[in-house]
Amino acid sequence: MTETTKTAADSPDGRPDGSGAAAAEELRTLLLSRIQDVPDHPRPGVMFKDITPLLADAAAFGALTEALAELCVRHRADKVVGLEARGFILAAPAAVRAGIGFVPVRKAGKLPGATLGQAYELEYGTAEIEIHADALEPGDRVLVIDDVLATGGTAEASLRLIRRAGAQIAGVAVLLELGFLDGRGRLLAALDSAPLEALITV
Ligand SMILES: O=P(O)(O)OC[C@H]1O[C@H](OP(=O)(O)OP(=O)(O)O)[C@H](O)[C@@H]1O
Ligand SMILES: Nc1ncnc2[nH]cnc12
Repeated sequence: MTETTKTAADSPDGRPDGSGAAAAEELRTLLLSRIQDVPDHPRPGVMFKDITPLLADAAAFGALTEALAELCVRHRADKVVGLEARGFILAAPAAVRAGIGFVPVRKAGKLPGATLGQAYELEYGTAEIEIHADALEPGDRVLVIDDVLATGGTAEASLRLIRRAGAQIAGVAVLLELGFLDGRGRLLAALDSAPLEALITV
């Protein structure tokens, strides 16, 4: 009789029992069920994806935090950058769970120290974001976490800031990617072969 031991490396989905795909689909279904469509917010024609029901559900929020923390580990991040404001809510607990530091990227004018700034366009307006100039160190591997990837403008601006701050991009992770806006396409060059992870794509 031959005894065998399966490790995560034996399975294409990273789990010894091959249950990863089913678990990912279960997570996706749970998360999607807690995101509410709000038509015409904040402008006519925009279908707003409201994550507040998800945040109010401890099991769903906990599962999301675990999934994002796993991505921190998988992509060997040593810092998490969260994007104001909804990105903060997802990124901060994931960083704590992964045992790494959290760095905020804020809307312009909010951070008290010396900053680097980047202007960008949103699905419904324009904005500028900033990071503390000394928040990251050369060699830091940074995972950017946000709730929604729409046009990709916010994430692209954050990647520019992180590189200007001297750090490396470990990847970008979002809860929800709006595929029809092709933020992924816009981000391609800025990612420079770093991964873009979306837990859900619609
Ligand atoms: O891919 P994009 O087209 O850039 O859009 C995505 C961004 O838009 C939303 O932020 P918003 O600026 O509305 O702010 P909030 O998180 O403060 O609500 C969302 O949280 C993302 O950060
Ligand atoms: N449609 C949308 N829903 C929620 N957040 C967004 N950020 C940009 N577009 C969005």
